[in-house]
Amino acid sequence: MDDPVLLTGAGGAVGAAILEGLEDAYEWKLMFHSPPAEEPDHEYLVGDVSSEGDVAAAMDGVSAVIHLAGDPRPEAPWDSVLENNIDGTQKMYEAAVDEGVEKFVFASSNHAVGSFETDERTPEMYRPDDQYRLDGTELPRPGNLYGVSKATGEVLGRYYHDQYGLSVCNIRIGNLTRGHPPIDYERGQAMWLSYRDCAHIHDCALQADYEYEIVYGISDNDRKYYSIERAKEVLGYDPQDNSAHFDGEERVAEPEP
Ligand SMILES: NC(=O)C1=CN([C@@H]2O[C@H](COP(=O)(O)OP(=O)(O)OC[C@H]3O[C@@H](n4cnc5c(N)ncnc54)[C@H](O)[C@@H]3O)[C@@H](O)[C@H]2O)C=CC1
Ligand SMILES: O=C1O[C@H](COP(=O)(O)O)[C@@H](O)[C@H](O)[C@H]1O
Repeated sequence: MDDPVLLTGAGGAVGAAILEGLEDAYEWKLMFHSPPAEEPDHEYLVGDVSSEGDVAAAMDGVSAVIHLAGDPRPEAPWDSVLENNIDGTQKMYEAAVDEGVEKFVFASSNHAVGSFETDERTPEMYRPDDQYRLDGTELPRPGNLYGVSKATGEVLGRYYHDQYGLSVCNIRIGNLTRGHPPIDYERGQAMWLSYRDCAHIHDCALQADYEYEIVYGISDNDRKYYSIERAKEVLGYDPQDNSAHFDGEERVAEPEP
């Protein structure tokens, strides 16, 4: 990929994981919401994804997009997800079409399908011996308005793929934490995404050929209720981490070679 890749939400946690892993792999164009504390080593701009002008400036000259910017709070109120997540994502897609962008990677979420975690299925579905799996072919079942906004982002991608031909990959990100999986949180351990696997799955989404995809972005955890088979098959995702290899903050086992 010769042209720059636009990374929105570059100042956030997922942005940090991607940049730490892929700093030198791409020519990045970074979009921040507020001026970064340190001068980045890459081209950047400050703007809001709900501003048409800011989004057009961000999109100028890029051929691929990783769109992370938005309100990430599961408890975010409607006004915020409507503006930052839904309207912002629609403006991003519209500008991507105008620019002739080929590939659009969207940060979707486990919360787009949170209502599959029913009282009958939990906590068993979070445990290693449970076989229940979501695989990305199921309809969204959000458990909050934030999840509704992520499901809407996926549907916007469907529309822009079908009508304008963009390649779209929706990554339903699990729970990204640095260094080790969440502690005393079975659900979080089941959907843990390590920093290096986060960078790797986004690299795969920039490199692979596909039409429209919904995949789960989690590490290869023994506990899991999201299948990573589609990500492996279509994107070539080969995760290195597993929350079962940790005892609290301590790594107690190495990945198999
Ligand atoms: N961290 C996680 O475990 C997960 C994250 N996600 C999604 O990944 C994306 C990134 O999440 P995080 O890095 O964790 O959040 P974060 O809050 O650390 O980063 C989000 C960034 O987006 C920026 N932003 C927010 N509204 C904006 C707007 N209107 N215009 C421009 N920039 C704006 C913020 O300033 C922030 O730097 C979000 O879309 C989130 O919903 C999804 C599932 C799990
Ligand atoms: O989509 C997201 O999911 C993660 C994990 O969800 P949680 O309910 O286990 O906290 C969350 O931490 C992140 O903020 C959110 O954007």
